[in-house]
Parts: sequence; C-alpha cells; structure tokens
Amino acid sequence: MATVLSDRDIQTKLSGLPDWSLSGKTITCTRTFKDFVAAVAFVNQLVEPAESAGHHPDLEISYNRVVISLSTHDAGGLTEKDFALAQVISNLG
Ligand SMILES: C[C@H](O)[C@H](O)[C@H]1CNC2=NC(N)=NC(=O)C2=N1
Repeated sequence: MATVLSDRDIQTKLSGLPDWSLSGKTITCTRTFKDFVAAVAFVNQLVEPAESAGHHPDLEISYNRVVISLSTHDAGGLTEKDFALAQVISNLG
C-alpha cells in the first residue's frame, strides 16, 4: 500500500501545484468551463489517466464547475499517487 506523506512533503508538493489546495486529508482543484457540456467533456478526459493509474478522483459537477478531490482512501491520507494524478489533471486542457 502507498505510504501517507508527511505534512512537510505535502506542503512541498502543493507548492508545485498552484491550482490545488489542501482540505483535510484531500487535495482539491476547482475548474470552471463555458457550460455543462464542456465540464462533462473535461471529466471524460479524466477517465483514461485514472484507470491507467488505478487511482480515481472524487468529482462534483455543478453546471459548468468541476471540483476534483484526491485522497488515497486505502492509505487514509495523501500519497504520491494523489500528487502524480493531480499533476496529470493540471496538464489537461
Ligand atoms: C483495488 C484498487 O486499486 C483500489 O481500490 C484503488 C482504486 N482507486 C482508488 N482511488 C483513490 N482515490 N483512492 C484509493 O485508495 C483507490 N484505491
């Protein structure tokens, strides 16, 4: 199982991901699109990287806004897997 990161490691990794913030034992990112169709298209882009990583974001769609939350449920906190997937998500259009 992946190892939970220390608070210090989490802060270091977050400093390289300006669009993500810490919320308890998760990191979250909010993206806004022109409409619901564009928001859903973005969510569909997450399927392949999530399946490839065997790691899946929690997603909340509100019309044109998508809130993405990452945490490693198995480990009970944030691990390298969350930051690796966050970086991939940040690189998407
Ligand atoms: C067996 C399977 O790989 C695990 O249940 C994976 C699936 N996707 C997951 N996704 C997330 N975000 N956290 C997990 O702990 C997790 N576990």
